[in-house]
Amino acid sequence: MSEANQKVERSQIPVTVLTGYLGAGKTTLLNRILTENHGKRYAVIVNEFGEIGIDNDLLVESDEEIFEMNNGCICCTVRGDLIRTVQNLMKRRNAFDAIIVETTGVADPAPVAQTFFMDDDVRAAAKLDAVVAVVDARHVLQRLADTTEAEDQIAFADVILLNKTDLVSAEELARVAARIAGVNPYAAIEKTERCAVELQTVLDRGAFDLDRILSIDPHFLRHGHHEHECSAACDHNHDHDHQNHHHQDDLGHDHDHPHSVKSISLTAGDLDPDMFFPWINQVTQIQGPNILRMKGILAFNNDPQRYVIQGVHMIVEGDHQRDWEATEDRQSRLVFIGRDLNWDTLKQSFTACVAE
Ligand SMILES: Nc1nc2c(ncn2[C@@H]2O[C@H](COP(=O)(O)OP(=O)(O)OP(=O)(O)O)[C@@H](O)[C@H]2O)c(=O)[nH]1
Repeated sequence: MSEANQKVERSQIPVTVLTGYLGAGKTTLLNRILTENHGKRYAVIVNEFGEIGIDNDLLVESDEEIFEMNNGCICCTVRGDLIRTVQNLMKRRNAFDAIIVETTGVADPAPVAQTFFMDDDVRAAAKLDAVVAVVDARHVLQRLADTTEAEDQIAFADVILLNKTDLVSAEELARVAARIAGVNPYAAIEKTERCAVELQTVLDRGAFDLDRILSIDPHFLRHGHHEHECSAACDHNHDHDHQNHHHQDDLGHDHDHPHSVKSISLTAGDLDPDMFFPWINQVTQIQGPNILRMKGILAFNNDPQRYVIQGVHMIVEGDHQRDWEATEDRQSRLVFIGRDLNWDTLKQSFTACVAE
């Protein structure tokens, strides 16, 4: 490599793309990265699927800079957003050492990765370091059977965290690991609980291998020709079929997305915990198979603290997070992402949990 080329490489900021299906553990990994004492400064770009912005609240408070892109679907529009965000970051190139992009759980990582090759300014300034996929050991076989995204995410990854090892037996873990290696024999697979991993396993790897990606996606470098499903959120002219997508309103109450995955956002004031907990237990037990993801920030009456609740299918966990600040609205927000969820029924039964 010539000296000039080496210089360009050194000045390019490394970018880690974090992918993984809904609820696999991406935020858990990100929180580890943001809290660990590694002496590096990261700019973090997060992209949400639900509409009422909960993910940002689930990130630990840190000195890192977090940029939120709230356009729901990763597709062409996101690429534009991502380019603009990265270009803006580059104006303050010396303020951080690396960039991490967390994609939404239903995203195909290819368009995000493509961004770092397609746009000349971005390509000159940033270099894709690795695509890291977090995989939920408990649910991934189901996801491989009923979606294409989970497989794309695994196929595309340079590093795979096979997470939630605590939720499966040793035999099941071995079976899942073998299945993943079948989809992607090239990625390094790390088995983790709550994404506990040496950070050098996922960051600054220099692992992204363009040749391998071109072998699984020959169109990867062809601008605008990657096959992906556009959503109704796309604001450009194209010929894709939008028949299966509809957006009911701008309030984020009922949004269809490709592959019939829909997000439902519910909001209220203070809730009565004696009503809420039996209700959420019942909803997740009965509708669990269809609930890919559930997360919320809740205000309970007479409780000074924010309560965070999260779930994947029937597995639900919750905890107090911190005090509500005097300047904050005590608002309860709950998002369900799943299939065949009925907004009216959920809304009605949720409203019944509002404190008198
Ligand atoms: N039992 C168990 N739970 C885990 C593990 N890792 C993460 N979780 C829990 O799984 C849920 C989802 O984790 P997140 O890190 O928010 O997942 P995510 O991929 O960011 O989710 P989305 O961004 O909504 O797609 C949370 O309730 C986590 O506490 C693990 O290893 N074991």
